[in-house]
Amino acid sequence: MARALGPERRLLAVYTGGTIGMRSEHGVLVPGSGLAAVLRTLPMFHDEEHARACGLPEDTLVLPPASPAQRVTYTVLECQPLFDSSDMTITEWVQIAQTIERHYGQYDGFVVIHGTDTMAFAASVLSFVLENLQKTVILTGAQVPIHALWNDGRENLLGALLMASQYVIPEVCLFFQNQLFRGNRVTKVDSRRFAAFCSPNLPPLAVVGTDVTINRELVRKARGKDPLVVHSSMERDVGLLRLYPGIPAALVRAFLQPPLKGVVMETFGSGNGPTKPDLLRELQAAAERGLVIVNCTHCLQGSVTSDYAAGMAMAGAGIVSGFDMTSEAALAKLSYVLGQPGLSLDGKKELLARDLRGEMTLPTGAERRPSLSCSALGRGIAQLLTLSQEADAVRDALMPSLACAAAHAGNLEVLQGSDLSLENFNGQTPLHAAARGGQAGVVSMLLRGGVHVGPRDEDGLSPLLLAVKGRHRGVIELLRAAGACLSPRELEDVGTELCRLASRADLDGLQSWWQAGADLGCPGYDGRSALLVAEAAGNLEVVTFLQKLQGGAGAQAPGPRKCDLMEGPQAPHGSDCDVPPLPGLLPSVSETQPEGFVGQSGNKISLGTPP
Ligand SMILES: NC(=O)C[C@H](N)C(=O)O
Repeated sequence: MARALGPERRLLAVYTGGTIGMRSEHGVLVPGSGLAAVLRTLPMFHDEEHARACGLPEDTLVLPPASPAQRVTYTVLECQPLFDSSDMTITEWVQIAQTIERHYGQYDGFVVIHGTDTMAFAASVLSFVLENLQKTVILTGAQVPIHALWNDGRENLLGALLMASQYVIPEVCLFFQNQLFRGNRVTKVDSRRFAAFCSPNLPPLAVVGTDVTINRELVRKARGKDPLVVHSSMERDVGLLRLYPGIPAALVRAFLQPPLKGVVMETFGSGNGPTKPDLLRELQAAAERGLVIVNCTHCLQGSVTSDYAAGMAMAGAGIVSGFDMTSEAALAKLSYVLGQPGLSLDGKKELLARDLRGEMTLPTGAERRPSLSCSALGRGIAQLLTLSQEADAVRDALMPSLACAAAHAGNLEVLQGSDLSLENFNGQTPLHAAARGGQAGVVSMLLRGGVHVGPRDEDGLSPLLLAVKGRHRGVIELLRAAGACLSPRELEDVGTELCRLASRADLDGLQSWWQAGADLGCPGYDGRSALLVAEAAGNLEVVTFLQKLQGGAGAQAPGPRKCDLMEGPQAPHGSDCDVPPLPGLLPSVSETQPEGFVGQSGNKISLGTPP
């Protein structure tokens, strides 16, 4: 996961329908067109003055500034027809994925505006259809239409737009009520409350409050530079069967008939089901015919285990464990796996047993166990898959550290072609490493490449602070010119540090703090200023320097610059200052129109099978 790159972010919002844009007709809610026109009238969604001043195309909306140096523009593509999400199917979701694919190069992130009723299914399907995502895709919607006075649509949509524009979270996510969830982990749990979704077996990827808290260790890493793949061949003949006490074997038999190719079976507790022989016989017969059955618990929380004989009976009947997957995710995964061409039955079961998109938590050690293989070939495939998974994991784990090492050593060559915003194990980016190493050439290259100027590592430290500590004046200058500022946390004990430097006659150290924007008049822990300490110690050079500052430019640093230090959605680039970015960092607003656009109110794409 990395912070946003560059000062202008472009988003595509695909509006599919749902309550968020609904209107009341004859006393019931129906999908409503013209969402972009509604957003255009809401100042929180569109800055008309800026749009005019920049000559933005008619179909492009622009958010008010998130930070002075950054603008988020977005285009709303309206689907035709618009749906109550109860009518959405795999066909429409694949079309949404294909729309994202068509516009993938033109936008930095994607928001899918969708009805809430089947949003968990939609997010699950999209997570499997879209492979190798390098950009953020967020689904959102509302419980109450956006034009109602009291509604959740504005907050949800604005949150989704901001998250998609400010953070690279290369997954299909769902944003609702200030929480960003992994899309294939959610389920709708409330039809009325604004907190409509929960992610029972995985904490949110991010929570938005005064600050945005990203759960870094949960966010999946993009797999190198592999291109986006859209898997359109999803199997439609899959089903969902919820067991209940006393369910007749005849009913189960009727349900499992062709053309059904796969079924998610919701069982009791930790994956248990009735052990009646006639029922087990039906399941076993279906499994032997080649029907793939995945066992998911109907409990909201917890996993399928092998704790009970009643659960083992299911496994014995050839049923694959879905561990802690939601039924929505299991159904989507089944559709994806069965849609993959050329896989044997064992191959399909092997794939189902793997965690493909972060959709399930495997019990410790299970990743290494080719548990379902029934033949030597099956075992071989399982081992190969495990090996390639491990190689990917090793590569993913090492890449950020290697990029940081190269940046620290000033190795521009190695950095070419790497992802320059990767974070290593403690959240440091190549910009941190280059600043710490005093590599002005690398810092300049990274900034021109558009990396975020003020990323914070796990300890809240910025590249600017590391440059100050190393007294790398050239680097400090570059970072300041690009808008970097020290945060209040970084400046917390600066007075004491300044006094320490003054007592040691460390002029270089003092000048570095000054250049970085620190107030050299800040008192130390005992209330004395650096100037008093230097005078007492007889460090004349330091005294002259500090007196000059006091008398002339002031103890405050050169030209600083009002800092916007909020780390929240209003200013997700917490350290950006009210200064222009490096020349060349702010591209002019693009005039490119996505293919198929027909003007502002006519941004349409067709969804579903034409009537
Ligand atoms: N809140 C909603 O969006 C519910 C609506 N029926 C839908 O799913 O389209």
